[in-house]
Amino acid sequence: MSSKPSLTLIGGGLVGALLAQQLARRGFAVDVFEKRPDPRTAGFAGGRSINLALAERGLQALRSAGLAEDVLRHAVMMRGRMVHTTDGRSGLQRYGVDDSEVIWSVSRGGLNMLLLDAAEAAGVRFHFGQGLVGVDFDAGRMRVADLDGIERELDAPVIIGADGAGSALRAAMNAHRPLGERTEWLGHGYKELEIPPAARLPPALLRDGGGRDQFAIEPNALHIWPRGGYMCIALPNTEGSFTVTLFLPAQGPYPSFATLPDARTAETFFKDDFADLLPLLPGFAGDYDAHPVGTLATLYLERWHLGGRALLVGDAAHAIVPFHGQGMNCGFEDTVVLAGLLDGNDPAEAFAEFQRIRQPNANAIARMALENYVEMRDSVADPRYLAKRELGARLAGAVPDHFMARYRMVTFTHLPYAYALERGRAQDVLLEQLLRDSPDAASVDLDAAIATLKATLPPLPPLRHG
Ligand SMILES: Cc1cc2nc3c(=O)[nH]c(=O)nc-3n(C[C@H](O)[C@H](O)[C@H](O)COP(=O)(O)OP(=O)(O)OC[C@H]3O[C@@H](n4cnc5c(N)ncnc54)[C@H](O)[C@@H]3O)c2cc1C
Ligand SMILES: NC(=O)C1=CN([C@@H]2O[C@H](COP(=O)(O)OP(=O)(O)OC[C@H]3O[C@@H](n4cnc5c(N)ncnc54)[C@H](OP(=O)(O)O)[C@@H]3O)[C@@H](O)[C@H]2O)C=CC1
Ligand SMILES: Nc1ccccc1C(=O)C[C@H](N)C(=O)O
Repeated sequence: MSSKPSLTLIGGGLVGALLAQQLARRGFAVDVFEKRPDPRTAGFAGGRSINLALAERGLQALRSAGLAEDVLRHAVMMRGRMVHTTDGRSGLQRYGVDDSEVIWSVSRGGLNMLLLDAAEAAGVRFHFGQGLVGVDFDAGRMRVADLDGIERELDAPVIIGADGAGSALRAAMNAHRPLGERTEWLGHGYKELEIPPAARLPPALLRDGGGRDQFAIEPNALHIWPRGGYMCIALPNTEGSFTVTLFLPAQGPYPSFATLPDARTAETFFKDDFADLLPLLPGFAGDYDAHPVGTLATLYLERWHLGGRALLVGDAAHAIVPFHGQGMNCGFEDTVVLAGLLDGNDPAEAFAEFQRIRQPNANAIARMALENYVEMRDSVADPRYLAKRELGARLAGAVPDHFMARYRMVTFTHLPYAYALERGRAQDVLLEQLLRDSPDAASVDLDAAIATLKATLPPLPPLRHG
C-alpha cells in the first residue's frame, strides 16, 4: 500500500489531465471530476480556442510525461509571425534564430483527448459529467452535480482545482477564506473565424506561399494582420485549415464588437481593414453570426492554497490574456513543479512551496502577455521596434551568452518568467540607449555596443534549451 495521500482533482482540461497523469505515474491515487461529458465519446465541446501555440515550456512538461513525440506528430510548426500589412504585402519575422526555435500549433480537442488517454493509462480514475458545486473544507467533503443536476457528497480531503478561469473550487475557497482575488478585464474580446483548406477556395486566391499542400496561405507561420488598436491572427490546423481570431475592443466607438453586432456590419469593416483576408473566409457571415464574442481578463490571487487541503493550478490560479501564447504552457510548467513537490512532501508544505515558486512567475507572464498584445497589433509594423529587434539579433548573434531577446527567453528556454521580464527590461533600456544616436540598427558600432552590454549586464544564466 502506498502512503501517499489520495488526491481529488477538479477539471480534466489541459492542465488537469496532464497533472493527473504525472501524479499517477508517481504512485498517487488520483480521481478527476470533470463537469463535461467525456470528449472522447461525446465529442469535444467548444472551449476557449480551437487551436493553441505550444512552446518549449509546455513541450518540456510533455517530454517529462513521455508524451511530446505523440503531441508533435499532430502539430504544425510555426517559424515566426507572417505580418500582413494593409497594402496587402506580407513578410516573415522569425521567432528564433533558426528552425531549432519554433512554436507548434496544436488542436485543443486533440491534445485534451491525448492527455486523457495518457492519464487513464497511468491509472487515473475519471468521473465525467460531474461538476464541483461546493466544498466543506473542515469536513474534507465536496458536493458534485451530474449532468441532470443531481448532487452527491464525497470525501475529498486533498483537492486540487484545475477547473479553469471560472473555477468553482476557487469560489468555494474564497467563500471559506478570502483569497485576495482581483480580475482585470482587458476590455477587448475575440471571435473565431475559419480559412478552409485550399481545395475549398478559388485557385486565384492562393498566394503568399499558400497553395502549398492543402493550405491556402503559408502553413508554417502564425499570421498577423496588425491594425494598431486591434488585429486578426491565424494559426494552422493539420488538415489544412486556419483558425482566425479577430481581437477587437468590446465596447466603444467603431470599430468595436458593439459597433459590429452582425456579419453585415462586420463585412464592410473587413472589406476596409482586412481586404486580403476576407476572400479567404467563405464562411464569414455564418461564423461571425454564430460564434460568441469571448471575454479576456487577467486573474490575480494573493493566495493559491488553503493549507494542505486545497490548491489552485493553471488558469484557475492565474488566467492570463492569450497574447503570448503561454497560458497552457505556463499551466503545463505548473504540473511538473507541483508533481515534483508533492512527491515526498506533506501537501501543506508542497502547496506553500508551489505558490512561493510559481506566483512571481505567473505575475510576470501575465504582464508580458498584456505587453505582447501591443507588440502584435501595433509595434510589429513600427520602424523603431524593428530597429531594436534587429540590433538585438546582431548582439545575440555576436554574444549569445550575454544577450537574448525576451521573446526567446519566454518561448524557447526554461528560465523563470520573472527573470525574462526583468532581464528583458534591462536589455530594452540598453537597446534604446544604443539606438538613441543612430538612424538604424546597421549603423550601430557592434564592438562598442558589446562593450557597453558587458559593462552593464552580467552574462545570462546557463540556458536549458530543449
Ligand atoms: C483565445 C485563447 C487563445 C489561447 N491560446 C493559447 C496558446 O496559443 N497557447 C497557450 O499556451 N495558451 C493559450 N491560451 C490559454 C489556454 O487556453 C489556457 O491557459 C488553458 O486552457 C488552461 O488550462 P486549464 O486546464 O487550467 O483550464 P481549462 O482548459 O479551462 O480547463 C478547465 C476544465 O475544468 C472543467 N471544469 C470547469 N468547471 C468545473 C467544475 N465546476 N467541476 C469540474 N470540472 C470543471 C472544464 O470543463 C474544463 O475541462 C489561450 C486562451 C484563449 C482564451
Ligand atoms: N474569460 C477570461 O479570460 C477570464 C475569466 N475569469 C473568471 O472566470 C469567470 C467566468 O469567465 P467568463 O469568461 O465569463 O466565462 P467562461 O470563459 O468560464 O465561459 C464562457 C463560455 O465558454 C465555455 N467554456 C469555458 N471554458 C471551457 C472549456 N474549457 N471547455 C469548453 N467550454 C468552455 C463556458 O461554458 P460553461 O458555462 O459550460 O463552463 C461558457 O459557455 C469569471 O468569474 C471571471 O472573473 C478570470 C480570468 C480570465
Ligand atoms: N497563440 C496565440 C493566441 C492569441 C494571440 C497570440 C497568440 C500567440 O501565440 C502569439 C505569438 N506568441 C506571437 O507573439 O506572435
